[in-house]
Amino acid sequence: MKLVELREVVKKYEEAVTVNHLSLDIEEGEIFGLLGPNGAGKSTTIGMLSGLISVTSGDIQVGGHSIKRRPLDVKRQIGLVPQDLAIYEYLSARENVTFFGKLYGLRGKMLRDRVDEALAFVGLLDRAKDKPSTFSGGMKRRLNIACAIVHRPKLIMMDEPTVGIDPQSRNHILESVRELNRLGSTVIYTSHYMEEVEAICSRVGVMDHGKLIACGTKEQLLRQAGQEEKLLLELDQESTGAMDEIRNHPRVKRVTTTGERLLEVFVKESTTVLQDLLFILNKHGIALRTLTRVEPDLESLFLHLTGRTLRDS
Ligand SMILES: Nc1ncnc2c1ncn2[C@@H]1O[C@H](COP(=O)(O)OP(=O)(O)OP(=O)(O)O)[C@@H](O)[C@H]1O
Repeated sequence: MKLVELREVVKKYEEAVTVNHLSLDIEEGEIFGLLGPNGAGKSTTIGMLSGLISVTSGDIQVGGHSIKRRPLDVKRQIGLVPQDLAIYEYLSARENVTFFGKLYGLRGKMLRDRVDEALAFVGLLDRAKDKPSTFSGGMKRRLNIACAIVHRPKLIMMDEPTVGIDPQSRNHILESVRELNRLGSTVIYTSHYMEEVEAICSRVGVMDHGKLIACGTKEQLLRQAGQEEKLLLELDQESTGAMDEIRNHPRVKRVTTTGERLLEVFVKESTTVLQDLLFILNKHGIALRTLTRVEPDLESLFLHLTGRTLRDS
């Protein structure tokens, strides 16, 4: 069953189009990853989905309710973990989560139970009395998550929740996303770390310049990338002659150099090309120091679609 429907959603700031005719369905029970470089429009999309940013045109429905006509019915179903921390430094961890629980109408024993449940879920029950000012960045993020899930929302949206935190908290957050999903929540997770999205998401939408440029399971997306594999070649010396010959090989799609003697060769089927590459190098008197074959991933898909990498775009 569809939980989220975006239809031709546009967000404009003055004349700048930040989200450009975005249409997307998200099924109940999915962990949906929104992947894209900085400025792609991910946060704006999350902001519109949570009712914090107005939609210029088009519509968004969550659980059958339109964000334009029934904003409160939409907001009730949503838990948002924003990119910037939304916690109060002068309140204890428990008081923070209690505050958000009350906002969602929880009271009395139900409120107390849910607050403990949320704090236990993020591994902060033993620090419930402490103020966030004594927490690490990762612990603050986890508290932010507790605040977002205290009312057991159907849809949890996390906007780059692992940026700038320690690996232990990062793993804890990724595991908690899986666990929330197992417990029945649908999750939308934005990131520009493709490894995270690959690891936890059942489906991925790739955004660039406000547009959804690809959408599907990881396998479907990689098929779109044309199964491009990458061979990393470390040579014992430079040679433009050999480079030109490699570039002109019919199965070589492109070659980039990442160092004086380091080549990245993008090929269609590495097994059939490898012999030829070795032959070319041999002919030019060049020895191969190391060879690594890199399986296609979402990074290569993004490069394939935009000609840029996720991080430097
Ligand atoms: N309030 C605003 N006024 C004008 N332009 C804005 C506003 N908010 C965002 N933008 C612009 O919209 C574009 C998309 O921003 P958005 O934050 O949605 O991208 P993002 O994919 O989430 O990137 P990041 O990973 O950096 O958060 C950017 O070019 C940004 O400068």
